[in-house]
Amino acid sequence: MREHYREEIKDKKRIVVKVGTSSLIHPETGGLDLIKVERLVRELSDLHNQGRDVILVTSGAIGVGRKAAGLKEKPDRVSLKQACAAIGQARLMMIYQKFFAEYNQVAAQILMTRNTMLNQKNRRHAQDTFEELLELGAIPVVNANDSISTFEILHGDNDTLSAIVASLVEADLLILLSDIDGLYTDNPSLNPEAEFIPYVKELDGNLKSMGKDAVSGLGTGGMTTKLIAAELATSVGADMLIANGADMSVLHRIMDGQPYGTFFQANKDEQFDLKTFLEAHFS
Ligand SMILES: Nc1ncnc2c1ncn2[C@@H]1O[C@H](COP(=O)(O)OP(=O)(O)O)[C@@H](O)[C@H]1O
Ligand SMILES: N[C@@H](CCC(=O)OP(=O)(O)O)C(=O)O
Repeated sequence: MREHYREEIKDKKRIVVKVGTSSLIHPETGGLDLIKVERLVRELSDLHNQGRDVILVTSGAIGVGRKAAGLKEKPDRVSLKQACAAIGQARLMMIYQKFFAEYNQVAAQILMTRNTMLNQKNRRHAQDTFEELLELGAIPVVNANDSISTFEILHGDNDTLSAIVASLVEADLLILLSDIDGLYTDNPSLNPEAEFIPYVKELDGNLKSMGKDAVSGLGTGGMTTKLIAAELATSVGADMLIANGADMSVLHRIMDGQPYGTFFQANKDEQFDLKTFLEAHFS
C-alpha cells in the first residue's frame, strides 16, 4: 500500500520543478543533453495540460555559456562566470522556447536577484508577474540573473531560489531534480555505508548535518543547499521532493504517487519570515 503523502501528490495544483546543471549537461563534454531537456519539457507540458500551474527553475546558464565560449576549464573568476551566464542563459532559453513551442506551450523568462527576494516592493512585483503569467497559462522559466548580480554566483545556489519561488507563488509542491536519488545519511559518493532516506517528517539538526557539498562535477551547493531549500519550502507550506533527474519521466511517476526520491513533509510555520531566514543563511 502506498503512503498517504504519496497519494496526495496527485492533487497538487501548483508545482515548482528545479533542475540542476548536473541533470542538464553531459559531464564528459560539457554539451547540453538535448534528450533530457526535451523530455523535461514534455513532462512539464503534460503536467500543464493536466490543468496544473507549472514553474520551471533551471540552472545551466554558466555551463552552457562555458561550452559556447569554448572554455576548457570551469571558469574561476566571478566576472568570467557572469559572462558565461550571459551567453548561456540566452542559448538555454532559446532551446526551452523551441521545445515548449513544439508542445504548444508559452514559456516566459524570469531572472531573479537577491533584491527580488529581500526588497518588499521587488518581491511584490515579481509575485504579481508570476500570478499574471500563470493566469495567462504560461510556464515561467526562472534562473538567477547572474550577469548583473554576483551574490547568487558567490553563494551558488538555485536550490534556495526555487524554494523562494515556491514561497512567492504559494506552490503546494517543489521538486528538485538532481544527479542523485535523494537524501542519504551521508554523501554516498564518499561513504558507501550511507543509507537512503525516503521520508522526512521534520527537518531537525541531525538531518541537516547529513547534507554535504558536492565533491566534484558540474553542480554547486550539493545537498547542503537542498536542505536549506527544504526548510524554507516546508515552512511556507509546500511539500518538497528531491529526486533523480537522470530519467525525466520520474516526474509523471512522482505525480502518479509512485515512491521516488526523498519526500519532505510540509510543516507550515505561521511565524516564518523569509527575510529573516535569508539573512540568517546568506548574510
Ligand atoms: N547526504 C547526502 N545525500 C545525497 N547527496 C549528497 C549528500 N551530501 C552531499 N551530496 C552530494 O550532492 C550532490 C548533488 O548536488 P549538486 O551536485 O549541487 O547537484 P545539482 O546540480 O542537481 O544542484 C550529489 O551528487 C552528492 O555528491
Ligand atoms: N544560475 C547558475 C546555477 C547555479 C546553481 O545553483 O547550479 P546547480 O547547483 O546546478 O543548481 C546557472 O544557471 O549556471
